[in-house]
Amino acid sequence: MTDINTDINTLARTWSGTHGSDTERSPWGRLDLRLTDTCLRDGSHHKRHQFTATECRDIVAALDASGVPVIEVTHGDGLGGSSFNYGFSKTWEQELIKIAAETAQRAKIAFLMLPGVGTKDDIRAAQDNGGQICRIATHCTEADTSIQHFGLARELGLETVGFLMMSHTQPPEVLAKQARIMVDAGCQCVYVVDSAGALIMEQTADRVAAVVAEIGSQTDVGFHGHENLGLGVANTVIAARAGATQIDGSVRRFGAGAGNTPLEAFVGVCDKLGWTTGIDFLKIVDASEDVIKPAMPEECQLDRMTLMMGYAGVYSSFLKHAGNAADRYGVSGAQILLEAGRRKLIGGQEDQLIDIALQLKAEQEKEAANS
Ligand SMILES: C[C@H](O)CC(=O)C(=O)O
Ligand SMILES: [Mn+2]
Repeated sequence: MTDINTDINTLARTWSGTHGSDTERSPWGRLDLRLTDTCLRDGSHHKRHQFTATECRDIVAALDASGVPVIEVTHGDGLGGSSFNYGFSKTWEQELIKIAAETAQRAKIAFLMLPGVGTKDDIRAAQDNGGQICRIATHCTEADTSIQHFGLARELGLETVGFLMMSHTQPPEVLAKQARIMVDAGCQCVYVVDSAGALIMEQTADRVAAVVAEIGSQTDVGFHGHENLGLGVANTVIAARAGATQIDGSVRRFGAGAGNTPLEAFVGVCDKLGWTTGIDFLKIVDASEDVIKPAMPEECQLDRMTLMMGYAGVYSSFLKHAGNAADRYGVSGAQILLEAGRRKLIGGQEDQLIDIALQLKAEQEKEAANS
């Protein structure tokens, strides 16, 4: 594991080797970061995919006016996610993308797609509706499933980003190889994605540094954090120090599980560190109170369920599904999540949460019968 203090020079050398000779961009001096707000995509999980057209328009206008350079808009599970399995959208995601693109004056609109959930036609439609950045997400050992989608996105002239989800489950060298597959397929920035909010500081740095060492001379590296162990901002700072130049967050943590790295807090931290984001801290804080808060069904909580997700390493988007199964079968949601972590479930295996709930219910009934 990287020792952050002793490895500073190595990281700094990697940085200057891959990002030119501008010493001002040293990770230990000034950094220039590109931030993406994902509350209109990751927040869709928390909102049970019920964004209205007005909420989308208001949120994009406020983020854009604050200087957020990239705004991600899609169903929580990406293009095509509106379904019985993942939950139906209130407003069709292509309409939300169109509204976002029409509203933003400066920000680029990004959209997410998971191979197998969305299709190539969904990517074409998202571009027709004004989406400019195509983000393809795969489980962190399945980058090969993204190859044809990166090919298409580049052919269409879209900017491309790759998401290696559940990055805590694999060691740095595996992630680096997977990142290489994405880059060879046409990906222009690979994100280390802490889908479960399970990475702890140095584990984040190790993973980002390994991906930077593998692909940093050709492309950017990004980091996407979740708050399930309360480490979103800390992990993101350390990811930036390890060479991540593209950073995700959601204003007010509006995202799956305990939410994402709070974008406004991270902007404030960057200001204090002398790092450039192009985002106005006072405006984004106002946007958080005046626009984002009213659109949230409730604040994202660091509670028994979400803590369990970080602790057991569970995909943050399982939160509502586990809660539903717990209510339906009268069992503990936290126990469902612990077992989901033990089974190492990944995105797409939401149905197994019901299986776990049924198993817990059977155990409960057996215990009651024996007592
Ligand atoms: C589809 C997931 O919600 C993508 C994501 O944001 C993550 O893995 O985290
Ligand atoms: Mn996420």
